[in-house]
Amino acid sequence: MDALPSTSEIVESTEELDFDLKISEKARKHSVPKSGNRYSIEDDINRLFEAIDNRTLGKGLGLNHGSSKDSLQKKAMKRPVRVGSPQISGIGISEPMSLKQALRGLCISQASEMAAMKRLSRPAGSSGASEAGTIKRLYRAVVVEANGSGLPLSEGNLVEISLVPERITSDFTEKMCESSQKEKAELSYQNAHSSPDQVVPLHTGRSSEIPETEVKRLKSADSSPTSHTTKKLPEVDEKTSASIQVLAKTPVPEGLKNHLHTSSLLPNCHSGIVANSPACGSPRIMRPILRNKSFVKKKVKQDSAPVSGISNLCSGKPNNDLGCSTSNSDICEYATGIRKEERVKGSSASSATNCIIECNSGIEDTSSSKLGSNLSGNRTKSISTKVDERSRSREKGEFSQSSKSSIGDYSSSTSVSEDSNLSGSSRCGNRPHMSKDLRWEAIRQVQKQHGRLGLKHFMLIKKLGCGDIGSVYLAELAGTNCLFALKVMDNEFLASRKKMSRAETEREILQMLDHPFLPTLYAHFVSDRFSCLAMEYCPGGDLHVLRQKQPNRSFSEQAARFYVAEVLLALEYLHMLGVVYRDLKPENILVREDGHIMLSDFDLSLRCAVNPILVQSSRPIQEPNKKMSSPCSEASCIDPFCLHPAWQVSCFTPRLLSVAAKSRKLKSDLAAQVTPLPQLVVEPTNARSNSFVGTYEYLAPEIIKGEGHGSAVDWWTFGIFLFELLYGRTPFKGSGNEETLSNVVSRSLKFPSSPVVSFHTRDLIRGLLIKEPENRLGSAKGAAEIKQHPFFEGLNWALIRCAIPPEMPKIGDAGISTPTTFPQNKDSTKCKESKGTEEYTEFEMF
Ligand SMILES: Nc1ncnc2c1ncn2[C@@H]1O[C@H](COP(=O)(O)OP(=O)(O)OP(=O)(O)O)[C@@H](O)[C@H]1O
Repeated sequence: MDALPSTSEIVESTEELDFDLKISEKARKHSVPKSGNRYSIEDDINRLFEAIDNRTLGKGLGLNHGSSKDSLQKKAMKRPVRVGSPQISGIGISEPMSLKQALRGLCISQASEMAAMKRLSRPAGSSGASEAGTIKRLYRAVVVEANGSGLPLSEGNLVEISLVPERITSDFTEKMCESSQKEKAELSYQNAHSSPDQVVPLHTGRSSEIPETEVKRLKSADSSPTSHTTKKLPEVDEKTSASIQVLAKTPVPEGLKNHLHTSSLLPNCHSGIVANSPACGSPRIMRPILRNKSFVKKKVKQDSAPVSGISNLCSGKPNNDLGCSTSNSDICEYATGIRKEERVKGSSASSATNCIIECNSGIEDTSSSKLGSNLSGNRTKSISTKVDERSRSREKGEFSQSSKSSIGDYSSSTSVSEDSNLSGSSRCGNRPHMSKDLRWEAIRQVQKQHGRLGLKHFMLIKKLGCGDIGSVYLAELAGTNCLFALKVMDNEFLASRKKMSRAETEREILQMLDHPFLPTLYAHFVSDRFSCLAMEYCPGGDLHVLRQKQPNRSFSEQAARFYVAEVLLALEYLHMLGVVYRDLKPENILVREDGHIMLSDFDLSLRCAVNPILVQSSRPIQEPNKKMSSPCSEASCIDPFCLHPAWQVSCFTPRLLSVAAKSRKLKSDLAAQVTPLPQLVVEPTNARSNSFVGTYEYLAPEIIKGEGHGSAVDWWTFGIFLFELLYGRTPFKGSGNEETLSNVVSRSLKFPSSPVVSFHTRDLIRGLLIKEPENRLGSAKGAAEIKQHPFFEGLNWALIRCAIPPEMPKIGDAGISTPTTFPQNKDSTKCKESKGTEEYTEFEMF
């Protein structure tokens, strides 16, 4: 029985099923063994092949009914490509083979499996298999899985792996779905699209996509900026179900375990893990969000009563629960602060006065259509704008503000009727890096004493700033000497502006975080009137202010490298949790007391699915273009590998490594080049949103064009951020917002001639500012890809938080950064006396 090559394929052809069955039946009848004979696998195979051969031969001879040509063509299309001659089958071998060979191979592999099972069932030690051997086999299994999927093991092949037992998955799903039901009316999830050509899902876990409403958008970048057609601004679901797909047996890296653990403790479906069940996601309306990055400088009155030591404010009055100090009057500005945008609504947003553009639901159609025409004339002018003045601590005596506003109105609001003290201390156990922090205990004590935490337990010291959804105060937990950044949001305001969901998004994300470069949320509580977040206080101001203090208003390459490296780690962590940050800019990067950074402000972030994938690379890891240079004494050296003596960062490997360590490193580098290990990528690379969200100068082209965006937008903003730190301005800034948008979409990147920036730095920026997101550095493998860029050569990522920062903020006695501005409410004298009967009495004044 010589099976013709073309007849031995298994073809999915339902049309011929009946015929096949008949033939098979016939063949079976013909091949019924004579009595007394026993069936063997070999016999079965032969019979089966006879049947198939009969069928195909029949077709070939024109005995088949219908047109055999068509069906053969069809078969040819469906069948795997065959190259070369058939050969012996084996698991993991993708070469073509005859069915008979395949079945024989299967028998062989089954036999070897059985033998392996037997070996495994032997007492330990008898097999002689080492642990290393087991690991090797596991590794091979993963690789075989990849290959068995039909994809060659080449660069870019992705294998989705399982992390935790399925049993746990279902538990989580159940719990999360249960809690998500409560929010069903508000929440929705966005499906993350998978790319079958790149990812081989061993387990799929993404929730189904919520259809997005049609949106008007700016036209494709390919066309002239002046010919963009009008597209409607999107009204889309912002949250996507997080679905780190979980299944058993694959070892989980320690760090990842923590991330997953953190995620898994989230209270609802969109909390970063497993939301596969349709029950977990119900659509939530999300309005388009647009921010403008601008800065309005406003003189503020110096605080007549200088802020003395925090301890002075609380010492001697430990039982002052109401904490109505002079600072309480400042909170009166809270309402006026966030309502300033109303006063300036309609103001034109010029690039000189950085404004915030906000398109709320009420003006959505108008704004979107006008936005659509933005690049073809006066497109952005048509967007309903709100210039939002913000209070932000700035340089000496001046209160420089960064205006950022956004459209994030949700169709429903939450009404809260009583204080609910949540999250805080009960969660400290989930935050290993801050678990020793005294503030947890302080909160616990207050809770123990008073039942629950409320505003009355905080003494407001000064207003730190005012955002789009609330104001942030430096506050002391009365009687504890513990400082917090207390974000206070007016529930009514949030509801009326449909910003409740943005506030929720921020809270949910903050609840997940446990990272040195991200804020810790100690507690959140809600009253009839206010929602409050008690966060870690960051006393060093923000990077925008710090940059302005630098010579030429820009950072050196070394300093920039430090800041962007820390930001990169923060973004990487966020992506692992299924959070696309979307609003990176120097204003959102706060400087800690120790000079390290803290990424803040998550109300515009996108929650999405993240599936860990294993990327198999057949190529050796790319060798850096340039070797590390030896330390250089030139103060003006711009070589990023140069470790200038003044730049004493102990965590940068070249300085730390001994000769032996260096040789070890070299060996491991070489080994990595020979046999690169598969790389675990936990990035929401497939997340998609159509929201128009961000800050003008930082908007990625795909956001402007409305093509749908994912985590790659963070790498675009990362490029803009690095550019701004180095050159003191953003690369596509135009004379107005519309020009800025047009530049982002169509103008090529140009580097200013001054200051001189090294090749590697410019190369990194170039890679990050590739306009097509799919080609952008980081879009496939996320932060890991960026970390490998020569710009970061020599950086010890694991120890960067031990590095000495380029600059230490000047902190006053009380831990308050100097210069201290203390915005006094003019009407502070009118503040009512706190009655002390209600937790939030002091806030009734406005
Ligand atoms: N943990 C913190 N420590 C110190 N200052 C903070 C902290 N969090 C926020 N701030 C300051 O408070 C101000 C308001 O912050 P907030 O996050 O509410 O608004 P925003 O960043 O201006 O943007 P958004 O409109 O998205 O709310 C910011 O200018 C920031 O500098």
